[in-house]
Amino acid sequence: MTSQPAGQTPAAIRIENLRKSFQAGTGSREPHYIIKDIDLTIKGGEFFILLGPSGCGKSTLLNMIAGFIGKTEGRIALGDNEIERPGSERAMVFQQADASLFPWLTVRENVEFGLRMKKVPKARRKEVSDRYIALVGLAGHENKFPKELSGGMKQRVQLARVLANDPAILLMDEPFGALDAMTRRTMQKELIRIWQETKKTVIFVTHDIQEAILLGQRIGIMSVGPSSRITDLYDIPLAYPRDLSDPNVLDLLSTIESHFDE
Ligand SMILES: Nc1ncnc2c1ncn2[C@@H]1O[C@H](COP(=O)(O)OP(=O)(O)OP(=O)(O)O)[C@@H](O)[C@H]1O
Repeated sequence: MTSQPAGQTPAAIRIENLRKSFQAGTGSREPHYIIKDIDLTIKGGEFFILLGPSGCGKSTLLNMIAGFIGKTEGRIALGDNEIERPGSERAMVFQQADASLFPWLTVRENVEFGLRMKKVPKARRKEVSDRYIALVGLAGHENKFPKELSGGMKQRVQLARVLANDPAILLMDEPFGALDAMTRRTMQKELIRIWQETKKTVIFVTHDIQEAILLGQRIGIMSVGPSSRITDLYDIPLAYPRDLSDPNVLDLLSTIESHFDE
């Protein structure tokens, strides 16, 4: 599978009867499912949020979509192709940028890393890295090393590096979870801007209800594990940028919060 031609909407991701157990299926006892019976279609170009309490299986589901780990039963497909391994059309953004950046490479070299692996010529690499470094607001910092950057700046480098490879689908696992509140808000706004500009599918994991409502077109709520499922889907038909003082946002916040009080 390759990324979709420029300008086209990515294919939908269809998840059917998905189950995941980390135990080997031995004996006659029912396996201990972390995730059980997830059915979900994420439209191409959608900004979809997976929201749920700690330990319910959000990262496990995202890792299966990434193809990093296998499923136990069921199907995950991108368009007509079943997902069975990682692919260049899907890219993961992790919570800890440190783990994904090369400390011995500059900002520009980190952003260009995937392009260099693909043997993209130097002039084209510079063009692409210039674009994404500017898009994430890091122009002027190209020659710095990760140790010279703040946590928020490192997270931007991670995002620019992923975007430079032009995946159709961004899988984001609590990417702003380690940032202070102000940086987090800035990054949320920039992510919406980038998503609107690039038309990628975004699947964004969080356990923060406010973040979910500020960012998502649709929110899938996962139940407490084990045997976690997606119990509710909320459409968020509000324009961007969203504001926590908007009465519509506050209404949704209390609806979704009450869901977790039950
Ligand atoms: N490799 C593994 N082997 C065994 N159990 C695992 C493995 N990976 C995850 N689990 C278990 O699966 C469950 C779901 O974990 P997961 O990390 O997917 O949850 P999460 O919703 O992303 O949590 P958090 O919000 O705290 O990151 C947890 O009980 C976890 O202990």
